[in-house]
Amino acid sequence: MSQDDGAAEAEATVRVPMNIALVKYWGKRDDLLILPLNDSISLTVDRLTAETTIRMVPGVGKHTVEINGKSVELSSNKRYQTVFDEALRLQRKRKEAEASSADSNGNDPPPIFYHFHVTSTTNFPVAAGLASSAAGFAAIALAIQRILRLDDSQANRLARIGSGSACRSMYGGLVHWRKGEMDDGSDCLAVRTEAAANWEDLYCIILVFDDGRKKVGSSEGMRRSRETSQLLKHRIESIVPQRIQQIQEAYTSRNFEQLARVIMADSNQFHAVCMDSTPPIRYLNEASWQLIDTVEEFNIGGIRAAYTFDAGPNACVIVQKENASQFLKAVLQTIQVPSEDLQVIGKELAEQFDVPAEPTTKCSKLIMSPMGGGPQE
Ligand SMILES: Nc1ncnc2c1ncn2[C@@H]1O[C@H](COP(=O)(O)OP(=O)(O)OP(=O)(O)O)[C@@H](O)[C@H]1O
Ligand SMILES: C[C@@](O)(CCOP(=O)(O)OP(=O)(O)O)CC(=O)O
Repeated sequence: MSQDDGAAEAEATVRVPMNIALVKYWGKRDDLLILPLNDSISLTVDRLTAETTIRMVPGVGKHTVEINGKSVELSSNKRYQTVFDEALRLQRKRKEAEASSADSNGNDPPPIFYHFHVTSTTNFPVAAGLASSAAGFAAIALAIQRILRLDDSQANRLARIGSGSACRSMYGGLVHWRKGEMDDGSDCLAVRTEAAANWEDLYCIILVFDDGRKKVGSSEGMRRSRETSQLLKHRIESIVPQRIQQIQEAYTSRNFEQLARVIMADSNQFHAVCMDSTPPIRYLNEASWQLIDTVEEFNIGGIRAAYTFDAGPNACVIVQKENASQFLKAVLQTIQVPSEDLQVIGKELAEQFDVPAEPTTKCSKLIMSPMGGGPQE
């Protein structure tokens, strides 16, 4: 990586994982600045990553973004422009500060124009309810942070104005995104919690049931819930604060049962809020419900797995690594899993999985990943 010095070209490459919320973000108090109505808390899913290179080039020119070899039409996605504008504003601010300390006459520094070229590859489907935007915008923010030597709160803001949940992908460990109170968003930040070191044997098993684009995007869904759901109001005022605290306690004391209870309750409440919105929003499908039944049955006699679903039907099941094989065997009774994915996981767990005949539900991809590692150098 090279850093900017005056008007030189600069480049940085980073790899950033997506994250899954254990207590969900749903609803904005400011749509432009992407300020949430409630706090949320998450862990990164370390094997699902975006690897992004940004070149910052001096001179007037068009920004470009390419994801998995395809150019993105920037006029139809304003969020990239917002992020680049904010990055250049921060760059100008810093240059002005440097110049005013060097130039006692207080003369303005000459304006310098830049444009950005972003190239990103992801190892999982984009816009399929797998939080690709979180990994993608966090990677953009982190790469710009390296180039412009931004502080963590500036980089966090950049990620957030790209996609709210992206600000939670910037760190390892348990990450708490505080909603803040200020209108300018200055106290709206994601931070690594004080909960001890990362809980390293927490794994997540992702089951992809549908990798198509969802009918109701998160932004539209959030707007609908904010305008029409009474349950959302109750959730924000009376439910979320205590759940954030319970997750922190459970994570710090490695209490899987408490962690799992809160994760599942919060996922269920988020989907209940969607149903409570007008018109109602349905993200879960039959396969999602099959998976919920499997987890409930697996947990009879002791909670060893926790499901959570974002704005789509794909499941994320959190387990401790020692219970992953048993859980997968339970899944295989009713859900068909691609054999190549099972082989990969079987190798890692040193386990042979027998596939029973004719399960009724199909999953198109199964991925297992450690959690909470955050962006890697
Ligand atoms: N690697 C990436 N780099 C930059 N932008 C990305 C990247 N991956 C995804 N995006 C942006 O995020 C958008 C997808 O966001 P969207 O919220 O629709 O889906 P998702 O993040 O996969 O699902 P969800 O937010 O519901 O979990 C893409 O259209 C693209 O604009
Ligand atoms: C259900 C969620 O996944 C919603 C994520 O929403 P986004 O962060 O994708 O929304 P925007 O801020 O509009 O970009 C819950 C969560 O990740 O907390």
